[in-house]
This record gives sequence, structure tokens and C-alpha cells, in this order.
Amino acid sequence: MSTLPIALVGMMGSGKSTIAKKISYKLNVPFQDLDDLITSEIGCSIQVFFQKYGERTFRQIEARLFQQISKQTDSPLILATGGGVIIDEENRKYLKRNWWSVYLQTSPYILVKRLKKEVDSRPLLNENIHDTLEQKIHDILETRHPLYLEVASFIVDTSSLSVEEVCSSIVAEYQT
Ligand SMILES: Nc1ncnc2c1ncn2[C@@H]1O[C@H](COP(=O)(O)OP(=O)(O)O)[C@@H](O)[C@H]1O
Ligand SMILES: O=C(O)C1=C[C@@H](OP(=O)(O)O)[C@@H](O)[C@H](O)C1
Ligand SMILES: [Mg+2]
Repeated sequence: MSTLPIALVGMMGSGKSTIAKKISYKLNVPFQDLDDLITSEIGCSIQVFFQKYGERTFRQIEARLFQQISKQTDSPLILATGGGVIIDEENRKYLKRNWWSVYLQTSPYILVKRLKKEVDSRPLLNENIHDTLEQKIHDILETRHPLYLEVASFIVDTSSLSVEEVCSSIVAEYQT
């Protein structure tokens, strides 16, 4: 049984926010969503912030808030990270050292199906209007997949699992 707090990592649409909330309820452990913490600090949506200040500034805030929580992880917590948290090398160190990190691996085909209706809230999917959603997801996943693998203590392939099945699999492994 792990005693570390749980961090969910994976691509946009892999289910981090949805699954973290459910596991929090199942384990009776507090839950936080890194994107919600960022939104509270910036005072606008992530979409609007990207347009005004760009991704680089977003990543700086994301890293600061993530590392701040990571240093306070002495009590149980479930954290839904944002899909890009693993880009920063220092963030990856924290994910390996301070968290039981779960990679919600999801096939590009399923990501496209899940994200089709939610593109508006994900700025990286609104860029490069000449690329299809399939192409954008493929390109992002190609760079990030090795980084998710690098930090993962446990991997769940969510592509053919329901939300409930993903939660059960994580809880069972965490309690083993
Ligand atoms: N295992 C799953 N099966 C079907 N739909 C899912 C699953 N996990 C998440 N979803 C759906 O995919 C969408 C994105 O989920 P979300 O939790 O916001 O992902 P993330 O936080 O990783 O971007 C939501 O509409 C959610 O209901
Ligand atoms: O993958 C990314 O770079 C991002 C993922 C988003 O969170 P979700 O993974 O919860 O969609 C959010 O942090 C931001 O739009 C950037
Ligand atoms: Mg999310």
C-alpha cells in the first residue's frame, strides 16, 4: 500500500479531472485540480490567459503552484494535474519523488472522440488551424508519452474502460 499522495497525469481528455474527483470520494481523501488552482490565481479562464500572455507564462505559474503543493504533500491528497505539467523537468522530479503518479494512458482515437466537444476549453487544440484535431493530438502525444512514462508509478490504459473501471483499478493498486 502506498502512503504517498496521488497525482494523475496524462493527456487532455484522459480523464484526470473526472477520475480524481471520484477517487477522492471513494477514498474519502481531499481532491484538488491544478487547473482550478491556476484559474483562481489568474482570475480568468486558461483559454483567455493563453491568448493574452502565452503558454510560457502559463507554464511558469503551473510549475510554481505544482511545486508549492508538492512541498506540502504530508497529508493524503488526490491531485488532477494539467496535461502539460510533465514538460518541466523539475515538475517531473517532484512527480517521481513526492507523488504516487498514475498515467492515464489513452489512445489518440479515443482522445479525439472525447475532446471533440471540449476543444474550446483547451487552448493548445485551438492553435494551428491548418492541422486537424487528430494531427494535433498525435503530435502532442508523441512528445509527451515518454515523459508520462518517466514519472509513472502506475499506468492505466483508459481507452476501453469506463470511469468507474479506471477508478477501481487505481484504488485497488494503491491499496495493494
Ligand atoms: N474512461 C472514460 N470513459 C469515457 N469518457 C471519459 C472517461 N474519462 C473521461 N471521460 C470524459 O472525457 C472528457 C474529458 O475528461 P476530463 O476529466 O476533463 O479529462 P482531463 O482532465 O484529463 O483533461 C469528459 O467529458 C469526461 O467525462
Ligand atoms: O495539456 C496541456 O498542455 C493542457 C491541459 C489542460 O488541462 P487538462 O489536461 O486537464 O485538459 C490545461 O492545463 C491547459 O489547457 C494545458
Ligand atoms: Mg482536467
